[in-house]
Amino acid sequence: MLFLKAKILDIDLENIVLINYDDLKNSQYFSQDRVVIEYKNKEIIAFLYSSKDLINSGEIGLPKKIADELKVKEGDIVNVSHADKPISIQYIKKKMDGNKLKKEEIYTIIDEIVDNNLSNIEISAFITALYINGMDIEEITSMTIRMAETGEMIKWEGQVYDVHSIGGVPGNKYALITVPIIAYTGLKIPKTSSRAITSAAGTADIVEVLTRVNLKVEEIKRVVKETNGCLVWGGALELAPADDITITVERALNIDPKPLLLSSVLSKKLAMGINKLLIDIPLGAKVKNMDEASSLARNFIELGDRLNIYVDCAITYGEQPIGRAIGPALEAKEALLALEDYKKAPNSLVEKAISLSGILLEMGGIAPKGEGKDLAEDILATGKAHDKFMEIIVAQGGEEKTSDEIEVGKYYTDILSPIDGYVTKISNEKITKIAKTAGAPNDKKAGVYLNVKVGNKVEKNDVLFTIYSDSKERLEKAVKLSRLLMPVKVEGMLLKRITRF
Ligand SMILES: O=P(O)(O)OC[C@H]1O[C@H](OP(=O)(O)O)[C@H](O)[C@@H]1O
Ligand SMILES: Nc1ccnc(=O)[nH]1
Repeated sequence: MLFLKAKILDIDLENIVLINYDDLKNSQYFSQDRVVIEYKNKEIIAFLYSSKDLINSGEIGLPKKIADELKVKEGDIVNVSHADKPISIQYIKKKMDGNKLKKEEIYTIIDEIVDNNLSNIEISAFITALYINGMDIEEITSMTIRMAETGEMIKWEGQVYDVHSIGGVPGNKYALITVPIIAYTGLKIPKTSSRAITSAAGTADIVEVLTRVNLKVEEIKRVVKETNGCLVWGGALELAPADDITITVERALNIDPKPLLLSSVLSKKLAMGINKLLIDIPLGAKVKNMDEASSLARNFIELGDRLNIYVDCAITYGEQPIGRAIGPALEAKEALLALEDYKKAPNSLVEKAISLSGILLEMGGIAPKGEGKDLAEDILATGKAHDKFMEIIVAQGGEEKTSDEIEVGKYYTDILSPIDGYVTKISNEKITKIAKTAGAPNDKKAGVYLNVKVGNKVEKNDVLFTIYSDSKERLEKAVKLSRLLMPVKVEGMLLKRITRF
């Protein structure tokens, strides 16, 4: 065991500690060993690294997050000892071999993820194993329950509703319109979202352009009490804490395996105490055909039944981006425009938002069957959804803003059509890649604005889309990439000529 003096480091790391290089060499430890850091009966597991200059002999560098969790102050003496190897590794291996995991084994994996006992390498192996070998509904149920139980669980009086998309389609900012429509009618809709997983902007990234999203449970309760709704980030520590940890690894791999997709969504809903949930499954993004979409919908409904959550699913059009804006600020701007004057906003966005709202209003008994969408449109058209959205934004700690006031990247480049013709395809994947290369979602002002949609007629040199970024360098990279990928396909009426020779 080592006894070392704490030096608190202002670095954004959660599971790494540093000791002096010579101290490490003269100890029984090796670089990257898993160690227990103990202070006054509190323990945390971290990985050991060394530094020659940053840390003096006898000291241990603790990132602020670790120091806060252990309640250690600069100069306090902490104990360092070897940590046992996580038990989960054998279960991860079992899943890699294609075997079914027992409930207790899944619980152990989730617990060790939440306790920061697994490195990203090990979590990545687990996610890859799920991607390749999947899980059956029993395994998914256990994983979902444990993901929820390891964080706070909220209870409400009466029924609460929610809507959640499996994501994958660029420009999917519908929730900023749907949530206030539902909240306006008096139904409670405490919406949790994740940040981007595979896309250039998750709902939490978009809402964060306008207000705080990392609310504590008590704040969520207050906001919902005042407004009937909220739009918060599920990763805000207390709710289903394994979710955001696994999402960070999924994002790096750019994959969202089905078992984790199901448990990521439903663990947040279970923790949030949702009774009735609408799942949006865009066709053409994470699911490629109707069979796959229907099978995923059945999985959601069955998992919901096992968790006592009533689930309905909507399979929606997702073959091209929703609306025209892709990237956090651009999407916030477009959603605001739809709330201010829906006739000026892209039809695909408005149509999606009011269709989903309509189903929820029917699920909640606010509208008779077949009349929900018209009621939703009316709430949007008369500005009631706009006012409700502003109430929510302000209650969460933001300020009222108009769409004109939302700033987007100061550098931009127009990408022009090389020929006269028609837009025959816009690739979701390619548009996302370009928006991410421009900096989204971390650079909130980065992204892509589509000037055209599939079916539009264009002339040579018309603007197809504009790429925005707050960095010149990233913009240049995104422009180069877009010339290579050609995400918007323009074709003339003559597609190909085939001759005899
Ligand atoms: O598109 P990608 O990044 O893969 O998936 C993540 C997005 O999908 C869900 O959408 P919503 O909260 O229903 O709007 C998540 O919360 C997140 O915003
Ligand atoms: N994997 C996920 C997809 C969409 N939303 C989520 O919260 N999680």
